[in-house]
Amino acid sequence: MNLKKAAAEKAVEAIKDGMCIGLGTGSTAYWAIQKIGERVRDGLKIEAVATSVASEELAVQLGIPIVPFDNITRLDITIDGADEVNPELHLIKGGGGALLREKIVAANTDYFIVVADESKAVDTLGSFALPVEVVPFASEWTKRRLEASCPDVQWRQKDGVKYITDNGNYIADCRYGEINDPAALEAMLNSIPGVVDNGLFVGMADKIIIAKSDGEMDIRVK
Ligand SMILES: O=C(CO)[C@H](O)[C@H](O)COP(=O)(O)O
Repeated sequence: MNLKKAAAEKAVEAIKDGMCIGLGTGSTAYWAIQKIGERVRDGLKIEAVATSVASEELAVQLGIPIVPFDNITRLDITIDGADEVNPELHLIKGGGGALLREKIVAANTDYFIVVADESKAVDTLGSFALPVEVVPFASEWTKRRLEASCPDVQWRQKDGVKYITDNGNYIADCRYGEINDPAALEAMLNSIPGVVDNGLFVGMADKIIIAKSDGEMDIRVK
C-alpha cells in the first residue's frame, strides 16, 4: 500500500468548491496535488497557490488554477507533508528545501492539514536534521552562529555544490539530536542575523493524517 498516497487522498476530501488552497511540496504533497488535479478535471472549482516552483509546475500540468499570491488574502486549506511530527502536532519540515514558502503559506491558512506515512511520527523531534534557510551573504559567519548551539551543521549539497532554495538562499542542516523545546529553538534560530527561517513548525498544524501500514489512519487534531 502507498501510505503517502493514502494520507494525501484522505486530506483532499476536505476541499470543497470555492476554496482557495495551498499546495505543499514533496513526495506526499505530490499525491495530494495529483488528487486535486483529478477532482478539478471532474468539475471542482478552486484556486490555488503553491509552496515551490516544482509544485506549481505540477499543478499547472494537471490543470489546477494557480493564482498570484496578491490576488487572495487568505487560504482555506493547505495540505503539506512533513519530515517529523510529534504528539503535540509540532513538525520538522524542509527536507525538500521549501520550508520558507511552506511556513508563509501555512501561516496564512485557516486550516493546515499535514499528511505523512507512519515513518514520520516521532515522540521527540530531532532525529531528522533541522533545515535552516540562510542568506548567502556572509553565510559562513551565520553558520558559525548556528554551530554555537548545534554540534553538527552541514550545508545542504546538490550535485556537488551548495543547494539553492527557490528563494536563492542556502540550507544549513542542523543535527541537534532531541529537540525538547521546539518553540524556544525556533525563536532562537530566527533571532540569528542571516537566518531567514527554520523548519520547526510549532503549533501550526490543525490536523495531521498519518497513514499506517495496518490500513488504519492515525488522525490528530489540534
Ligand atoms: O517540508 C517538505 C519540503 O520542504 C516536505 O513536506 C517534507 O520534506 C516531506 O517530504 P516527503 O513528503 O517527500 O517525505
